[in-house]
Amino acid sequence: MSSIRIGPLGGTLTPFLYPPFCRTSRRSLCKLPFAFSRCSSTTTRHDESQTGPDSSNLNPTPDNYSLTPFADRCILTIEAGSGGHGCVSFLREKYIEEGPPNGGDGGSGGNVYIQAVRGETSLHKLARRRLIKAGRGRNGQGKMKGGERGQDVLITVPIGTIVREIQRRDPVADAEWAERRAERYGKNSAEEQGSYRKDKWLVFPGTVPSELNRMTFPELPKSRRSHLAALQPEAPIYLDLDKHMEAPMLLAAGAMGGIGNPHFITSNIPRPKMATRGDEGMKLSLQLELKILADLGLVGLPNAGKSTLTRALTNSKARVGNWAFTTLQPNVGTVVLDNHKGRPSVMKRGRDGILRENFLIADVPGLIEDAHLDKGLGLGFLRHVERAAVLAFVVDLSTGDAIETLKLLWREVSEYEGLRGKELNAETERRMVMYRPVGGRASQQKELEELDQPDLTSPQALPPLASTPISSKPWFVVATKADLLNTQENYEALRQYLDAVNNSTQPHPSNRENAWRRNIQSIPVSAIRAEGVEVIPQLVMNLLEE
Ligand SMILES: Nc1nc2c(ncn2[C@@H]2O[C@H](COP(=O)(O)OP(=O)(O)OP(=O)(O)O)[C@@H](O)[C@H]2O)c(=O)[nH]1
Ligand SMILES: [Mg+2]
Repeated sequence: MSSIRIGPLGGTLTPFLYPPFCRTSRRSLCKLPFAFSRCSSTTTRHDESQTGPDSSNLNPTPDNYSLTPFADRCILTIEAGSGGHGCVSFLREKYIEEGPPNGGDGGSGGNVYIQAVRGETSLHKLARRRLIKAGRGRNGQGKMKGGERGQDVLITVPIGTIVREIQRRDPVADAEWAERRAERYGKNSAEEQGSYRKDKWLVFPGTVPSELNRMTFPELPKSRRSHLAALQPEAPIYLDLDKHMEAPMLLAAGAMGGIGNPHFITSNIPRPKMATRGDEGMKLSLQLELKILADLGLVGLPNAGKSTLTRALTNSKARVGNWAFTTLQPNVGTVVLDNHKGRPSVMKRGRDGILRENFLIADVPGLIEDAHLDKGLGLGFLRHVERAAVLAFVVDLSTGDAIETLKLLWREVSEYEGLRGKELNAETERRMVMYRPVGGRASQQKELEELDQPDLTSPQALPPLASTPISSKPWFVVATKADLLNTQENYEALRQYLDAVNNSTQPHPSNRENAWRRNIQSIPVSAIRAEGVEVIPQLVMNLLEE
């Protein structure tokens, strides 16, 4: 036994799992920095006399789990509110035969806001709604009463949501485009001053067509944008909402309302009988994608024991079953770093400089070989792991060679990373194309494109798409099912392999240069008995500081 080297973690763990490995007495464990009384409300200590698994929480029946509705992608159409129409009205009072115009302006449409908040965990509610519309502005009224503003809508999304624009229809941009075209090529007959356009003008109720033909209309007022529009994100929208937002962010500003008839008074026409209609609201198709921002992501083959480990560390009710693909959607658990004595036993500054009292674990469906070719379920869910700060490779010691399993997992993760790199390049190229309003005659389109040319070269550099390579994230191995017979050699081989990787005598399992290899730990645990798992929170907190 003296030939077996006990690592800093091994010393604390092996006594319950592999008694002959280590002769460290239980009493001395308490002095070690990793000794925990309890790491979460659900982690239960077991009497050494107790050998059977805890069947209540960590070895539940397959129907003992809670499943919350979950969606991590959705396509959403949002519509800013249209403006209310202006009003055509005249003062009516006793002894005033022909009162002056007093029609109010229409109210502007409601805005659409977005906010990433704590507490939201899924996009399923938005996925069901599909279309979200802000309220329309109310029409103006007589006595110079302006219309009420339309109701705003707020879309709340989970932290970690990425918002991408797929399509937009911006009536004001289209109108501006038409104005620019008119400046260059002259107006077409419909836009000439003096003609009636049903889509733009409102006339006094009861105006008969013959009267309408005789009426001269003033020049159509230039299209206006609400001053809030300046706060809209630049097109095409790409937002990475990776932090809790104290205030909502404007996505689409409501359209402006039409203007009332007093605006059209001229010396020739003292009582104008027209007002303008409100503008139509902007429409945006957005793709929302949730990448759970957990601190620890679990990567493992199906049936490795990831969900049991999550249960052992957190209060989550992840489904556990002795078959592959028990977990079909990600589970997020919170590890509470509290020893229930009023003071957290682990409290460290996280990456964002905030003192941490808990951290999040993402348990995702298992990966299988060739997952990067979209086999199994795992690939679609790897993006949740991709953004985790620390990775835990969960390896089942009781089935197969643990080293081979670890290499296979890394192979799949690296392949996924390669695919992601290509996707990001395509994304950057896509973002170079600026939005241009649709419409206009095809023959003029090309020349107008030239007109637009200066806009194409954006003066500001595009913000880089942030993505830390998975291989440069800190990681460790959780060797599970260490309570089963004949797992000892497998674990020992794994530990020696990781030592060799640490010393650079073995290549990193990802085969990537600059991969993270600073003291990679392997932790033997029996998640089903909650043994050995208590060192994981401290280790994760240490790695989070890296
Ligand atoms: N003996 C023993 N069995 C375990 C341990 N951890 C998990 N198991 C069992 O292994 C089986 C699979 O566990 P899960 O936690 O569902 O595995 P998973 O990795 O989440 O599986 P998928 O969700 O299918 O990817 C269950 O029958 C567990 O009871 C352990 O430490 N010791
Ligand atoms: Mg599972």
